[in-house]
Amino acid sequence: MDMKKLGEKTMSEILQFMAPGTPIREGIDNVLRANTGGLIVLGNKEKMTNIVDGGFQINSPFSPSYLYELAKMDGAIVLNEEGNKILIANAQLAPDPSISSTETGMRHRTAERVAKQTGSLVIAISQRRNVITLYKGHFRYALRDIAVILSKANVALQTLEKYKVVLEQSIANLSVLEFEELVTYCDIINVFHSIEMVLRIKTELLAYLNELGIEGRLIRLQMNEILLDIEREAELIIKDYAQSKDVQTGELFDKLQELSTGKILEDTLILKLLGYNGYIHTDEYKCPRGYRMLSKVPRLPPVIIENLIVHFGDLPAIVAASVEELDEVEGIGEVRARKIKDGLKLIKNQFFADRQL
Ligand SMILES: Nc1ncnc2c1ncn2[C@@H]1O[C@H](COP(=O)(O)OP(=O)(O)OP(=O)(O)O)[C@@H](O)[C@H]1O
Repeated sequence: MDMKKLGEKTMSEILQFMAPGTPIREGIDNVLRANTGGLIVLGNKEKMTNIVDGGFQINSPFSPSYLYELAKMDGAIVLNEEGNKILIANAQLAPDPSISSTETGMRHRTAERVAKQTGSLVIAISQRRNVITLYKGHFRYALRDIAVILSKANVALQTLEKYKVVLEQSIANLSVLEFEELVTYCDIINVFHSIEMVLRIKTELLAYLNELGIEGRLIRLQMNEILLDIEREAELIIKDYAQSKDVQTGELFDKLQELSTGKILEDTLILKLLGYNGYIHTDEYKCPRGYRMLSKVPRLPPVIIENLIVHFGDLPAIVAASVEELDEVEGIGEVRARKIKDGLKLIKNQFFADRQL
């Protein structure tokens, strides 16, 4: 894992650990409001012995109000690594002064040096500037005002809704083309670009939610609601068009999510993700297997869907099959065969009617 990724991962874990709603955040917010300032280190005893000078041994379980009371004293507070125990208060920290620091004030310089020297998480609460700064190893992060992140998260949520509409439109187009047997690789790629945009915003939102903790509860609910059907549809599209029938849709979806945080994906990369490695002319036609359409037929169990696809190969063949031919498939009797036939016809008509709107 490269340094940047490592940093992002560590930071996102730390932000979750410190998010509103957690005891540690409650304690820190109290210190911030009391205007006493604070310097808090989360480190194990061995790592800290050479650095801590003096102070009182507290050795009591962590509580937000203890932290607040102890922060009234000068010096630093040392917690255990898990942050659930207060070890020392009123400690003087003496990190190696030759370690470089970009900070100006003594509290923040000390915090940065201790973090670099021990790799521990250090939290500096400024007395004059009303900010909380986190240091871990070489990483530094100033916590942002919750109201600011909330408004950013709301904007991202609106953007997500807009992209969802775009994606739904492109999936609706795909549906019509599937019944017309006119889907090309190009159409499939376009749908994946829309999925990619949705995932991009999701990643951004998740970063905000990390930092928001319980304050982001409502936004998380809304996000999940927006994404629920979309992610299911996307997985079925993968199942319909991946080169291999046994594709791990969940894994592929996660990969897509991971890749969509960088540059816009190239068409060939999307095809490669779907398992197409050789040269492919994007104007060529490609039939879906039919997982997505068949999942829209009411009360059709997955095992029957699977049998249908194994038997007929793809959606056009299933749509073209007569009731008698459908009847031949394992697990399908005449009644169900008729239901499948009628169901698919109904779905087709629905998509064609919607297109004309
Ligand atoms: N090495 C240290 N060990 C423990 N506590 C320290 C250390 N250095 C500074 N502090 C604490 O930080 C307090 C404020 O120091 P200073 O004003 O220089 O820091 P600062 O980085 O400008 O922070 P602020 O923004 O809160 O003023 C000190 O009163 C002391 O409690």
